[in-house]
Amino acid sequence: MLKINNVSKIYLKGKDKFTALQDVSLEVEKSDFLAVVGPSGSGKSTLLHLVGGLIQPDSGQVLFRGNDVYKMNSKEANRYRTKNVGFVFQQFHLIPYLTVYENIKIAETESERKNGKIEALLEKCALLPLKNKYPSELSVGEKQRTAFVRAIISEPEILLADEPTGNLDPENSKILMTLIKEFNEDGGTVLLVSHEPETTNYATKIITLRSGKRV
Ligand SMILES: Nc1ncnc2c1ncn2[C@@H]1O[C@H](COP(=O)(O)OP(=O)(O)OP(=O)(O)O)[C@@H](O)[C@H]1O
Repeated sequence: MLKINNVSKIYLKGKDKFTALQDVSLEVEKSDFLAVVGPSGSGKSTLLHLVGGLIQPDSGQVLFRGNDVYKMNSKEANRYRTKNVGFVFQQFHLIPYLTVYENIKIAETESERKNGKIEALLEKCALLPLKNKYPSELSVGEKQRTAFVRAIISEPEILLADEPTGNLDPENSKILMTLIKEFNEDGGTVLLVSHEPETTNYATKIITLRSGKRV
């Protein structure tokens, strides 16, 4: 479903060039739960952002169902990012002046507006009683579960999770990882970046990056 062919990404740091990813190739099947591991600075987040259509590679291709994500026109690329891909980040990135419900509502696409799925997902994630609260009134576990619901509300095919348990205690990590695993078992593809060995236990495949290269 996803094919990453020889992608490289170079960042400019002042006058210096820094190669964050070098010639990385990877194939991801629909049923995969892929964990990307490696030392800090090895290019894991960069790889996830490339898959999510967020940063352009300097060379190589990211193919989703055979279509190059970086050759799509802006309408198609926008659709790919909003409809096919969901993101969960370590820092939640919730909008502080919107409630739990509103944070999720704005991520719904036209087609989902009719089926009233938000309430069911809030219930599943033990968030329903908190639906009118603001992010500042939530625990970190609740914030991350809100971010998770927001990521999957539009039924994306791929969930990209970048250190999603980085700020969570072991109990909340387990709850979140179980939800992510269920998303995978229900047919969603997961790409997870993590430092924590317990979270990679949920994966069906693991790849390692070191200094921007796949090892
Ligand atoms: N926007 C940027 N501009 C310049 N350099 C960057 C930028 N983003 C990342 N880098 C550099 O590219 C390298 C890879 O970064 P990346 O965030 O992909 O690594 P990572 O493996 O996810 O690291 P960590 O585990 O610490 O989050 C790092 O050395 C980082 O400093």
